[in-house]
Amino acid sequence: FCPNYTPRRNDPHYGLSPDLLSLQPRLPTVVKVQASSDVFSSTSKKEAASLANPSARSVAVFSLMDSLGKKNRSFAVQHLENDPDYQRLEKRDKAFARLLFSTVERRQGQIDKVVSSFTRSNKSQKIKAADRLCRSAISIGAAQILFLGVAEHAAIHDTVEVLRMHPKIKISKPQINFVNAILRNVQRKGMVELETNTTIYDNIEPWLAKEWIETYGEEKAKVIAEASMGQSPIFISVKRDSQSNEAQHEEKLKRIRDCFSTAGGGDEATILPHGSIEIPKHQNFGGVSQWPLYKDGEWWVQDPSASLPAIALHNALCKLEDNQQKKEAMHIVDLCSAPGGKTSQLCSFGFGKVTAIEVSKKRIRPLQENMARLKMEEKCEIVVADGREWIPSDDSNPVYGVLADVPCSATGVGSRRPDVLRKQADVLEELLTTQRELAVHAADDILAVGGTMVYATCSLLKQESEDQVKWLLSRQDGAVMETDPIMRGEIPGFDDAIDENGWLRVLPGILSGSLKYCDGFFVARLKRIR
Ligand SMILES: C[S@@+](CC[C@H](N)C(=O)[O-])C[C@H]1O[C@@H](n2cnc3c(N)ncnc32)[C@H](O)[C@@H]1O
Repeated sequence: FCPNYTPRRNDPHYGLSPDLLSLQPRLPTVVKVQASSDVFSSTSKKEAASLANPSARSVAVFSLMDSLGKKNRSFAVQHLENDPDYQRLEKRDKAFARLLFSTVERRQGQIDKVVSSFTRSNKSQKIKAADRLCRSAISIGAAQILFLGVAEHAAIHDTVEVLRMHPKIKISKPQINFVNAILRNVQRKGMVELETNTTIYDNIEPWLAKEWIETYGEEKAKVIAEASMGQSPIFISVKRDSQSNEAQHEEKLKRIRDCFSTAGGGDEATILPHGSIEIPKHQNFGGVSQWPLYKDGEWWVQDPSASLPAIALHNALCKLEDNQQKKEAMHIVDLCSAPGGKTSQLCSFGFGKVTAIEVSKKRIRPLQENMARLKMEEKCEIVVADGREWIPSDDSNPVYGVLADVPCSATGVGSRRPDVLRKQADVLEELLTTQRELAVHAADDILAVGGTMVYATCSLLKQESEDQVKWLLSRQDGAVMETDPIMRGEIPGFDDAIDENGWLRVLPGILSGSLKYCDGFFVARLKRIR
């Protein structure tokens, strides 16, 4: 995940800000599949209610209205973030505005279904700004009633009042009465409607839901869908000091954990068995750049499952090190590298040289900034190039490790990017071709015989993941590859994600403890044997 956690447009790993994360509740331990509103615990409902205030509401409503008018509203919460009024809000109000906005974004399908049961639709009508404003107020009001348990007065009255506050759009009395009447209906009968006539899948594109059900079965698919509606906690990966051994790194992890716990007023940060640190959700440190030791470049934000590909590669190359080459001399290629979470890990592991390839000039900048903040510039050669064409120039130092974290549908990160759950199926075709071309080029033209390639996606679709690796292994021309299976106990906490092929298939909502809420990921480790 993005090391400095700065929101960026078109970033498939785009994350919600910590302001929101500090408010967003986690899913309950036992996920209630049908009663979607139960996703929010009663404590969080109280919290949401106590934080409510009209200025946060008006910002959320106006910004939602604005985003409805945009042609490309893929990740609508970006409109909120870019809204100058939002920037001016106090930290807590900002968090509440985001909570409102992102709840609508995640639950729009269910909200629309409940609301439409109380309205007569008139789809042919051209939507005017005033209608969009009313529609936004209804969605924001309904989200408070259906999913956030905000008290009636605040959810209805204060939201309706927002309609009168718009500086440019004049709303008529009948329109105000209409919004008020709909929200009163939602208050009276909405929960029953929600529970009897909607399902979690109303928020997800039908083709995607169908894929999940076909691949993972009804039960798991529902758990995945529920987990995708919640918000994952924040995790960080900690930089290894050069020359430090495991014991010294563990000491460092404890120091950093304690820093976060102290700064968070006793709310404990937790070191996970594989090495990530979970940051307690209620800590209110402000933006990530204000968090302890950020400026010292000691850590970067990274989901635990996003850290797996580099760990798997490192483990394999440590074995190789014993036999053939010293780690400090090894040349590793990160083929699709921005914004740089995995590049940071590879540099931190102490490989001799890490070449980070990235095709997007725009995404190179955050990668460079991250490397500079983490003081890893010297270790890392950043190259703007197409990973399907780049070849190493130095024959004297063959590449023994390639990480191919290929561009994908990002359907495993729905909890951070609700828009990925609304992608159309036709985005897949081009991605599938690019993934194959990247994997083939990495295997045939970059990786040395005896070296290891890790193929990874943050996708829940087997077409982009398992099927691609099966295809790569079955090729008759080009490099001959075989699976180097991930072993039980190799990456603590992830044994249950190892499939029958020795590949990692992490599903949101399935693992235990803190890992329950991590992103969906796929990781296959392959060795070039000829
Ligand atoms: C899943 S993201 C990589 C995330 C990154 N590994 C990390 O951990 O932060 C995929 C990246 O591949 C880049 N990309 C897409 N097509 C590419 C290509 N042909 N060559 C190199 N990079 C490509 C995208 O711009 C995107 O930054």
